[in-house]
Amino acid sequence: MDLEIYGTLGPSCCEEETIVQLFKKGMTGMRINLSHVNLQQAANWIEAFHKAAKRCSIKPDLLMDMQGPELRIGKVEKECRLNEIIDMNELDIPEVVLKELKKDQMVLIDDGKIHIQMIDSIKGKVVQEGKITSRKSIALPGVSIQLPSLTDTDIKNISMAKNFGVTGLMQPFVRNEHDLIYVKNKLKEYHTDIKIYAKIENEQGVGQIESLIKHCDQIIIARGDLANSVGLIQLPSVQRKIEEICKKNNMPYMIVTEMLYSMIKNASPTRAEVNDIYYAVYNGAKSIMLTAETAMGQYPVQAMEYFVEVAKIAWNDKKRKTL
Ligand SMILES: Nc1ncnc2c1ncn2[C@@H]1O[C@H](COP(=O)(O)OP(=O)(O)O)[C@@H](O)[C@H]1O
Ligand SMILES: C=C(OP(=O)(O)O)C(=O)O
Repeated sequence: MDLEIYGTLGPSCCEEETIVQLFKKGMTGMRINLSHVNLQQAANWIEAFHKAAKRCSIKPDLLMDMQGPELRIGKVEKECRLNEIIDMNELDIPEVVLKELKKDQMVLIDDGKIHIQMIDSIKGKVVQEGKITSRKSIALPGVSIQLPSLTDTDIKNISMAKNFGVTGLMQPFVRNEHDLIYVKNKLKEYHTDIKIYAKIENEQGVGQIESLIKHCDQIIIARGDLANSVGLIQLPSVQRKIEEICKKNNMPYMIVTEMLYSMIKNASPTRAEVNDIYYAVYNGAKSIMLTAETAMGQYPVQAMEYFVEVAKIAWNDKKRKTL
C-alpha cells in the first residue's frame, strides 16, 4: 500500500515501546510539532522513534511542523465559562494580536474550540466555553496579521534537522509561493534535502494552491486552522475543492486533524470518523495524519489501529475500482 500514515509525537506516545506498537499497527511516519517543543528538547523522543523504527526494520518519515506565521497563546491554564468576562492580558497573547483587539472582534482559541467576543480592546466575553491550555492556536477571523515565514527558532531547528533524521518539513499557513521559496532556500543553506509539505490553513492559501504546487512535495489540508478561516460549515466544501485542484495537477495531498477526535478519550471511534478516514483515502489522499489522538490521547495505539485498518479497506476498494 503506497499510503503515508502518520501519528504525532507527544506525551502519550513518546516511549519507545509505544512507538513500536504504532509501527506494528502500520504507521509509516511521525510528525513532531515544533510549536510545543524544539528538536533539542525532543531529543529523547526522537531517539526513541529511531530506535523503535530499527526494531521494526523500517525507514519511517519524520516530519517537523514549523512555527511559521502561526499565532499561539503562551503558557496558560484557564477554564473559560460561558458569559465570563476575561482580561485578554491573562492569556499571554502575542503583542501583534493584542494590538488588533477591539469591540466585537471574535477571538478563536484552540482551533476554534473556545470563542471570545471582545467588549473593548482588553476585555472579552466567553461565548463558547472550554478549557484553555498552553500554546494553543489563536485566530482573529477577518484580521490578517503579517508575520515572517519562519521564526528564529524555526531556523535553529532547520539547522539541526539533518542530525535528528528529519525527512520532511511542514510549513504552516502558507500564504503564497514566496513562503515556500524562502523555506526551500533556508533548507539549501543548511544542505538538507528534506521534503516540503505546504500546510493550507486559511483562505489566502486556498486561493494560491496552483502556484504553490511547483515549490513543494505535498499539499496538506490542515483542517484545524483552516476551519477557523473559512468557517466550520464550509470546511467539507473547501476540502473537496483543494482535493480536486491537487488531483487535477497530480499533486499528492495529506488530510489531517480530528480524524479520530473522539478517540482522545474513547477506546472506539464514531461512525462519522471511520467514514471520514475511508473517504479521505478512497477519494485520493496520499497521506493521512493523526494529531492529538496519538500526541495526548488516552488510546494512541488503538486509534492508530482503526486509522490503518479503515485506510487499508479504502485503499483496496479504490484499487479495485480503478482496475
Ligand atoms: N511536543 C509536544 N509536547 C507536549 N504536548 C504536545 C506536543 N505535541 C502535541 N502536544 C499536545 O497535543 C495536542 C495536539 O497536538 P497538535 O495537533 O500537534 O497541536 P495543536 O493543536 O496545538 O497544533 C497539543 O495541543 C498539545 O496539548
Ligand atoms: C494540523 C494542523 O496544524 P496545527 O496542529 O499546527 O494547528 C491543523 O491546523 O489542522
